[in-house]
Amino acid sequence: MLELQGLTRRFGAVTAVDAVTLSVPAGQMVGVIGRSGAGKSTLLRMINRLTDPTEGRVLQHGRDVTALRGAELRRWRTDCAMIFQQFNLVPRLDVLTNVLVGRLNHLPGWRALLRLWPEADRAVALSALDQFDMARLAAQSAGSLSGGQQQRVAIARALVQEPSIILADEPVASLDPRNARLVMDALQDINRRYGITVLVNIHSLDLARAYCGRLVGLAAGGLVFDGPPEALTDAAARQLYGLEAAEAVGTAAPRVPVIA
Ligand SMILES: Nc1ncnc2c1ncn2[C@@H]1O[C@H](COP(=O)(O)OP(=O)(O)OP(=O)(O)O)[C@@H](O)[C@H]1O
Repeated sequence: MLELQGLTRRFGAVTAVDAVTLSVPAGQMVGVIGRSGAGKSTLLRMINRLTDPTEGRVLQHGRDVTALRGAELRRWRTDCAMIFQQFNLVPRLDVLTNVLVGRLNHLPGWRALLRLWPEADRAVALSALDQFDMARLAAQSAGSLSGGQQQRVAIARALVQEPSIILADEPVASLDPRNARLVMDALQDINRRYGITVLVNIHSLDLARAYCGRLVGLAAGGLVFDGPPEALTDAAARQLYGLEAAEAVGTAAPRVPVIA
């Protein structure tokens, strides 16, 4: 169980996340929705500790992860893998090596330093790629792949970390609708197959409704909706999205279309 207790983050006068309290049982797939600037990224980054909260705590199975430092913090970051809108791969490296980066924390220091990957790790990485029908691209440079393919490599990299939670921050915002669905399929697949908890920030309400059993809505940093997709009426969605409603509601179109 992941618990957020009164989680708050201020940037100067701006309260990006405002006293959010939330419990997420292991194995849920949760869509975090809300207009641009609502605080979705800051919320996810606080869970992973890329951003520290101003107030409040994050607990995983009752353990306060807000206070972790050093090796324990690194272990926590391995346990809750992050996926970003811009994939964060190393474009000049081949796909397999990019996935193997996800195994770094499982390697003894000297092997990690020399990037001496054991055969077993290579097999794990290849099998993760194969799961998303990407094994044939293992030797290609990551930068030569389409956006949708790169995001699935990033998901494979997250998977080989063996996390219990995946935090995906707008993973499909740069993708065309077909690739957006492939990436959401991949997230759903690892959620169902391995019981990995997935929290995904997602602008498109259509995709959030289609893939997430639970939606959490933020507005001005505060939690304003928490329930199954059926409970989110169109009127409530319009209220949540304000002026962006036409873009977010009733269309799965991405904000920045990219030709894959
Ligand atoms: N590092 C920062 N410094 C100052 N202000 C920040 C910082 N990060 C976020 N903010 C502010 O906090 C608020 C919430 O931002 P956040 O990126 O979390 O929202 P979001 O819902 O993820 O938006 P988007 O969908 O556009 O990414 C915004 O007003 C933003 O300008």
